[in-house]
Amino acid sequence: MLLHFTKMHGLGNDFMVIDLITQRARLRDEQVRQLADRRFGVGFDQLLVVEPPRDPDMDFRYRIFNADGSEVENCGNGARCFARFVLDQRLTHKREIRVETAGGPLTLKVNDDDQVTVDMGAPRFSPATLPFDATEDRPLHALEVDGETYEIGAVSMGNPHAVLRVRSVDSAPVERLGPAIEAHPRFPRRVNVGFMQVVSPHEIHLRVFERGSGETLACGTGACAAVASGIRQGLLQSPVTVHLRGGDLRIEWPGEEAPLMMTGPAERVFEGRIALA
Ligand SMILES: N[C@H](CCC[C@H](N)C(=O)O)C(=O)O
Repeated sequence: MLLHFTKMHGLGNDFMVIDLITQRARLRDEQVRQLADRRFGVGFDQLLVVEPPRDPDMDFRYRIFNADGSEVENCGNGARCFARFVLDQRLTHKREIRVETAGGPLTLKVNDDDQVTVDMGAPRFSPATLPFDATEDRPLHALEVDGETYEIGAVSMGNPHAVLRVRSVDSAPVERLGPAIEAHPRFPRRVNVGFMQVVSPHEIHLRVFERGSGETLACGTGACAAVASGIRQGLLQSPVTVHLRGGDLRIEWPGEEAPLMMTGPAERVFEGRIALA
């Protein structure tokens, strides 16, 4: 069978988006990995799947699969592309869209300037929400990696994030520390690893080594997690501009249990059809 898809990106974090409302397909992990391959497949950081909601109060179910085939709880850049996709495909006419994810509900709002604002819900810091093996909830945790001790912020945006403050993102040891922390035994479901350089209370640079996909040009939930951790440590104040390799996101969070809002672009690149092996 031929599967129709749209290739999209949010600041260079790229996605294959498929609608399983007007199409039918069951994707096995191995098929996702093959589709993710940038030479033998379509090539993407994540696969985004549009399904009918299970909760009647929601408009859609939003499922996310990393390039390694793992299904995950949330994808911030993907959420903005999801909103653009369901409007372009006329699966809805709403410009404020409620979606259910494995990490909890999101509200996606397509603005007049075509930027998309996502209500990401409140960041959570309790280690159990990541999950992260730690005895208490604190702004910074000591983590031993290859004989060195690092201080990390632990944040859940539905998906797990470890945030490391660095002097410069350009010289940050992303290739070495990213994989080592992603697979650290204290993160039973692995973890996304953010490297944050604080420029001012309202501005950071960020690189993210993503769980299941490696370093990406941008990570929406990573930007949210870095800002939430920075605000909690008293380093940052809302709103914060996050400079990622692929471009900028605006993050607003008043703190505590208030929802965190992320605003940024969503681009369509091409449409295609592919025969599923
Ligand atoms: N790699 C992430 C999922 C994609 C997150 C990222 N692409 C974003 O924009 O939030 C995880 O395993 O939790």
